[in-house]
Amino acid sequence: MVKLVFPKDFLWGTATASYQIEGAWNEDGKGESTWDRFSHTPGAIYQNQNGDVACDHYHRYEEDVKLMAEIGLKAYRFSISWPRIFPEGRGKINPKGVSFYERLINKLLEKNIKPAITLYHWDLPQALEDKGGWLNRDTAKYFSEYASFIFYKFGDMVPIWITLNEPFVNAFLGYAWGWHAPGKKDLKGAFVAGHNLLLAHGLAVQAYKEGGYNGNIGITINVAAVYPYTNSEEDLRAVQVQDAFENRWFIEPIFRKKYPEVIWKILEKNYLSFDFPISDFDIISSPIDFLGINYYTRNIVAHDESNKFLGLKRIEGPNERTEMGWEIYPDGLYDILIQLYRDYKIPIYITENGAAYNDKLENGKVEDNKRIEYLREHIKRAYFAIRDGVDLRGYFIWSLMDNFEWAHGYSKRFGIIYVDYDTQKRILKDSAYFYKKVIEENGIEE
Ligand SMILES: OC[C@H]1NNC[C@@H](O)[C@@H]1O
Repeated sequence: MVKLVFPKDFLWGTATASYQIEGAWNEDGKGESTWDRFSHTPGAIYQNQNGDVACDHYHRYEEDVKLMAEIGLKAYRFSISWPRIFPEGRGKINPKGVSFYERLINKLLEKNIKPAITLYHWDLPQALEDKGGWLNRDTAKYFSEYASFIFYKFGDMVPIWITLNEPFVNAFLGYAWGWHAPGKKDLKGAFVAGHNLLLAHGLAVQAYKEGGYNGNIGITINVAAVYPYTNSEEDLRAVQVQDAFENRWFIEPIFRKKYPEVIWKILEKNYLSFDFPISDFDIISSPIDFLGINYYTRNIVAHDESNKFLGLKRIEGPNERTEMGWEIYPDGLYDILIQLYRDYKIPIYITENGAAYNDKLENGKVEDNKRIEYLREHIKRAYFAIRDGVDLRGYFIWSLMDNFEWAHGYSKRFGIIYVDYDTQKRILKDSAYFYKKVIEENGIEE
């Protein structure tokens, strides 16, 4: 068997997010977040579950860092809960919140695990949502104040910074389709929210660079490789539209100082275009050090004029799917890495990749062979992308542990560590031991 060996400093990690694992939703001075409010809304979440306790990581972080060290992680991506720092979004600081993250970061550094911090993974302070949230341009300014404080506190300890996680998901699932917090349903509002998220990103990057910190800062974008259902002209155009909407809408302003033309024209045609100072693009395009991508699956699209917005429909792929119903398509990771690096020539991290399966704890073990297969095939594609010229710096499995999967509650398990929510016991799944070996050998069998 050929061994595929990764570059010497390749960063092997796992990822989580504050609302999905911390719990302690209203403890030690933390303010309410939009996800606290949304998950407390009857009917919003599977079986009305919520993140009040989640994986109780707020109290169990030392044990969890020990497990990360046991697996041999080189890095750990987590997010800071903005309202745990600024309960009202700005102004009064919560010292116990600051102390929690200081203790977590120090524990990671003690174990030689590089912290990779996401400043915002959707849990906006509810107090800011009450003032319009991401529909209010001022929220971008408040975000840069929050970011500046975090950089001031931890900027010299943390080498990797991610401003936002998946602005597309936050803007469209939260403000257009109502599936995520704050549960609004206004397509034009979603584009405005998306713009203010990008403005927030740019202001935070400027604050980081002005602070003279010696780490790297970037953004994390959810991407799905897109393929045509047939090779007809119409389906090929549908690929362009879908790629521009879901993959490039939040990338092009950063690297090209404009929104993808094909989508902007659709907005104008549907009276969805919105006004903003063109100088915003000077802020949004503040140079970043890397692009983070979250890859899970691909999209197959076909022309469909009954869709009055994008003029396309999604076609189910033929391959096996995970518990999320997402088709397993590892080649899509290779293809999207090649495309993005070709277009932007910027270092890339895979900041999330992983699979949900209906894991069963039996005799103290979890034999998650399907997840091992999923991870193996995607790690191989990451290797082939590096072999073919992509400056890929690292790979973070989603997720370190089973956690609150947003509207699905705890019904979807993504972790390489099993969480027994009744007892909060953690059990390493077989995939954790698989990943331990990948990290030890810095590679994988072909
Ligand atoms: O759906 C799995 C993951 N996708 N990216 C964002 C994370 O918060 C999700 O849990």
